[in-house]
Amino acid sequence: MEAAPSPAAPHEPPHVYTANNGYDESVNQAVPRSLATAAAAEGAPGAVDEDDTDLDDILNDDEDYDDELGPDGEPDLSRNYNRQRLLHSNIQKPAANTFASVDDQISALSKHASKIRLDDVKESQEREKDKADRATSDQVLDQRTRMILYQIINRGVVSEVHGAISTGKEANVYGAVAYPDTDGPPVQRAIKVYKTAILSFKDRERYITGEHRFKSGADKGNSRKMVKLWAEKEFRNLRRIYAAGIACPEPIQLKLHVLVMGFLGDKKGWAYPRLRDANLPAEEADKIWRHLYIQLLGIMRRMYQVCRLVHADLSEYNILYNKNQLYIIDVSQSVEHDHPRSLEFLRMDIKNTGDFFRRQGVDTLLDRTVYDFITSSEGPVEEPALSEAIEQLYASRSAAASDETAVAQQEVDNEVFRNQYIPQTLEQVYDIEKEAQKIGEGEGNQLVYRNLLADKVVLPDKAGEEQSSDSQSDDGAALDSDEDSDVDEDEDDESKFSKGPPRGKRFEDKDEKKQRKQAAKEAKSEKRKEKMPKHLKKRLVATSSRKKR
Ligand SMILES: Nc1ncnc2c1ncn2[C@@H]1O[C@H](COP(=O)(O)OP(=O)(O)OP(=O)(O)O)[C@@H](O)[C@H]1O
Ligand SMILES: [Mg+2]
Repeated sequence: MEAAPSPAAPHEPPHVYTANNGYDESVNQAVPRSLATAAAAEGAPGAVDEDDTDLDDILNDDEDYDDELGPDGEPDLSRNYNRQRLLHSNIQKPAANTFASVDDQISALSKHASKIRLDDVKESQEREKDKADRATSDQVLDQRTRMILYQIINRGVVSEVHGAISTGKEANVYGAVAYPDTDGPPVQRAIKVYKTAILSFKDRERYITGEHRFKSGADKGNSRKMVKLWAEKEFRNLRRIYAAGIACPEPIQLKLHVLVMGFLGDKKGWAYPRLRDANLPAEEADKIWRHLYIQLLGIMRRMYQVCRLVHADLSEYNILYNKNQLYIIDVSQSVEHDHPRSLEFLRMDIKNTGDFFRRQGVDTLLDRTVYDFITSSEGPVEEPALSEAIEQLYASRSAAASDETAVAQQEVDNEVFRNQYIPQTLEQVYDIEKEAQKIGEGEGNQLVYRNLLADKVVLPDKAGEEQSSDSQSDDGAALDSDEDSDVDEDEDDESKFSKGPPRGKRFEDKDEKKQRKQAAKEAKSEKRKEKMPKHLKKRLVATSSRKKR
């Protein structure tokens, strides 16, 4: 029997976080995790349940990923124009290509077979022993993946593919090298190959559901499509992050479930360590950890404000480290900032990274403070202003922050924040008027989602006449003689002459007046129910439920 549920229970996220496995849907999980893992472990990259021989989509060059966006993620008009021109021109494709049979193409590409040397593994990438062992069996490539790699080699994107840098549940990452045509030095690349073992992808659905970039949704019946979608998502997200100048692998090419990216490592092909494995010089460690913590908060804010993304699996496992610099990787599950659960994911990212840095002895900021820093629409989005803003947050913390009670209080605050319900849009706000009023009265700081509301709520003093009569009633100024003083007076109106000359004495007059006052009273109580004008509220809700980029 479980312990009594906490008051926050209904709001607790329905998933748990496992390091390097992302967020596990621990409730209502369709496939038991053990089963999913077992099935996935059996699967070679790109293999398992599909017909290996169907190679049309690989050989067909037109199927290449193209979202018609430029490298910055915005529509690339000139490129699209040129493509259209080509489509409508009479230029024919080379006849040789048109008539080449699938077999011919395969045998032509197969000449590159010797350039894939998966046994060429860099030892001691500081991986755990069992992972290294598994690597050998996991490195068997299925025919589809092999053909894609041949094609990538054929185009000169890479010249050789080497052993795995990492073998995981959902993807293997291989080292590769491109020898440039000219005399330049060889360039290292990384190739991430997603596995099409469908089971391991099932619990990823929550990242796609609600993601407007994937409106057509994931076709759960087709694992190949699913995996292609994940690779595509990673590619797109990488492009956006890379374009924003955040340190991450350069997205280079995508073909179905195979993604070629820049290599994060040295010239010899040694990958940078994960942050978890970073080896900092002991004498400077404290200083560097703090510097990295601040750097990461800046990256998270920039990612949110500029890329409009939440990483959603951020931890010491998905950050690489080299020379005081952090590199963000593994962004296939990253979601748009207006994804229904993005703020929940953001809060988890803050917790996981904060926990890690605390373990390194860094004096971290409150989760809540970090959350506000990242989501606030006001403030810098570039270094060095980002770091300066964070230093200011430290400075403005109460001076007593280091004593024991303050530390305990900090833990309590973090715990409360982690269990708080975070509405994502104003539609989810329980009582909009009440919350808007709080902001108006300067209590907005208490709201976890104040940054969602802040720029949209019309403060009472700026509001139109409709609201001003209400908001002024508190301080007694500018009372409307008939409306605001009538709460308990209507039986005795003759005595209230101080406000004006006596009005008509005739019986009908009195009746009339009573009616008028009654109507006014009703109107007023109606108005109270709707402090915020409907049209305003409507607009408010509409803008927050789908913030345009
Ligand atoms: N561009 C890169 N350059 C160098 N190393 C990389 C690069 N991308 C990934 N790696 C290495 O591969 C590892 C796994 O990459 P990533 O985190 O993207 O895969 P993953 O989705 O976590 O795979 P899985 O969940 O199946 O383990 C990383 O920890 C990192 O060591
Ligand atoms: Mg990872």
